[in-house]
Amino acid sequence: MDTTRPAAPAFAFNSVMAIAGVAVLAALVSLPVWGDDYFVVIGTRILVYWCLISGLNLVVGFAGQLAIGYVAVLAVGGYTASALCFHLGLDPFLSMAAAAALCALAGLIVGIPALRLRTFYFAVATLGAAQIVTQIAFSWTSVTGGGIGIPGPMFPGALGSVSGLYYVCMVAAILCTWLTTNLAFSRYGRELVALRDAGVAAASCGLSNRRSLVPVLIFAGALAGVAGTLYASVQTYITPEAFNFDLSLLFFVAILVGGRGTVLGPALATVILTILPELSVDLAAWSTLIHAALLLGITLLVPGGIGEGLRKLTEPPLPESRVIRIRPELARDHDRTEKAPLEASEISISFGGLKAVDAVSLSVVPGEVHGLIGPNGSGKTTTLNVICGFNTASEGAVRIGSDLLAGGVPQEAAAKGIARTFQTPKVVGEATVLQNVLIGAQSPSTGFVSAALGLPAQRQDERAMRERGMVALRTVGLDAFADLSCERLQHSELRFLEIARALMMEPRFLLLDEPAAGLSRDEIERLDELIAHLARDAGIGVLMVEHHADLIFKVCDRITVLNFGAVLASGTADEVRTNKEVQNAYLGTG
Ligand SMILES: Nc1ncnc2c1ncn2[C@@H]1O[C@H](COP(=O)(O)OP(=O)(O)OP(=O)(O)O)[C@@H](O)[C@H]1O
Repeated sequence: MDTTRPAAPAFAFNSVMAIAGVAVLAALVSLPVWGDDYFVVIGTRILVYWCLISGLNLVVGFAGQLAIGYVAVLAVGGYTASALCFHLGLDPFLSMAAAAALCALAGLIVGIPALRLRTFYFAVATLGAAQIVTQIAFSWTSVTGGGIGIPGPMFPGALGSVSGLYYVCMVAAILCTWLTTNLAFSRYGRELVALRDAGVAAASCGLSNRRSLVPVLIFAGALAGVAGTLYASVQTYITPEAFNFDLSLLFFVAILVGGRGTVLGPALATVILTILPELSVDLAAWSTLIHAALLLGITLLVPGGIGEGLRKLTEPPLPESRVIRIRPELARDHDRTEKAPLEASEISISFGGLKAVDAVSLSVVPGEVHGLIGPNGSGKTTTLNVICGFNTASEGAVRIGSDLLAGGVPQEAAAKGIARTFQTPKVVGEATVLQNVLIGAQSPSTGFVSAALGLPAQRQDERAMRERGMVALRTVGLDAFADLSCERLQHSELRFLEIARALMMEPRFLLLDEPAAGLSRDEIERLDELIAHLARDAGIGVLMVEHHADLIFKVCDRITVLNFGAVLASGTADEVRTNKEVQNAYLGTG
């Protein structure tokens, strides 16, 4: 790590934040002592809303899914717990557990369209869900009491008093915060943000919404069930009107104003948005307008919300030297005893009437560098896309040894050891350099529950991944940038970062799409050294699309030349360089 970096501003800021945090916590714990019932009720409402928002934050803030009608899940939780208490006389805590379980399912049902629908279509689907739940609440009178309503759960003894309920909600909110913070800072938080901001790169690392988002949808639903129970209890009596669109908007706006991908920002925004309408009766009547104005103001002033502003305050300064000093000897030689080549056989693909790739065959051997060159539009990137599952070949096959790749599934290619970089670097701008590299970490040994509970195995797993991430960064010479957000990196640094991310996958094959584009002469020399080492010493099979002829002829063991989608020539560097057709069609030396 860079030891020259002055850490004082971030430290001072963190100290101030820690002191402020303790002060706020002390004030909250003692609120029933120094505040009257009115304040305590507002405090209780903030805590209840936060129970829901903390979970929803993972879906909206981290995963970027516009779940605007999430009040639907709150209503399911509220009615479930109330009905169980009122009709069956069940204990409120047991009712809360049942509501959480049912809402986990409801959260999944409301959220599952996100796997197929994008942005506004998904938002409308969640609004539809809210409408359906409201209609059911009105119509299923025997259970919900219809428009007349139903009493909320009553907690026993002192817990049922105003201050007792406040403390119940506080314990629930602390638990929700702990669980969601654990998840936010685990691989799940990273993966959701990667899928949101760099979906293609995330897919190339083997990530999918199905694997990362589905457990989070279930989790957020369960927290909404807890919030629904407490909300019904605070309301003492619930009717369908209690679960109105304004409430849904508050949840959603709190996350946007708080800032995507943070926990503290939405927590502060929840407090502000709940308190603001309470400052006067006039303001209460204008609550929707206040939410809209706040959203507009924050979007214009700090587009990333409160959390973004806080993040920028703690960013370390840029290292003084930005020279990339690679240490290729650090690239670990993983167990690459498997020497089977990666082979594309007669692959073809057309876009409309254009045959972009026409019966192309090539073979990438572990320990060698294979160059793929040709004029613009000759089908190089498309060939790469077919090999790593982003495009499906209409004819032909891709194999590793005798293992046939299904095609069209980048996650499968990643699982089989194929990593790649992109013609235009694809990274998560607001995540740190190290976090970006960790997106490539494969097969974590710990699962969702372990991540949520922050179990020792999960923490150990995380530590080990970070250490590996730092080694990958040292390998490509970016370790001094580890804690900087990616958006502060230069283009050339992003190219090396993509290689570090690919190395995190411990790949058998590395597909590089124009890795030297935009690099200086010095940087190209380092890239050359790095690629040569990765192939010859670390045993990786490299397939490189490149236009820099010097680099190609220096580093490649074999070269395939494409023209109009078909193979024009193939052979060693010398064979290709002296091939008349290649000279005429591409090199311009004929
Ligand atoms: N998704 C797509 N839809 C339609 N046409 C496409 C698509 N992808 C690629 N093409 C077309 O296929 C042809 C080959 O494109 P490709 O990007 O593979 O070429 P390339 O050799 O990598 O070019 P360059 O060197 O400029 O990157 C081009 O004519 C391109 O316009």
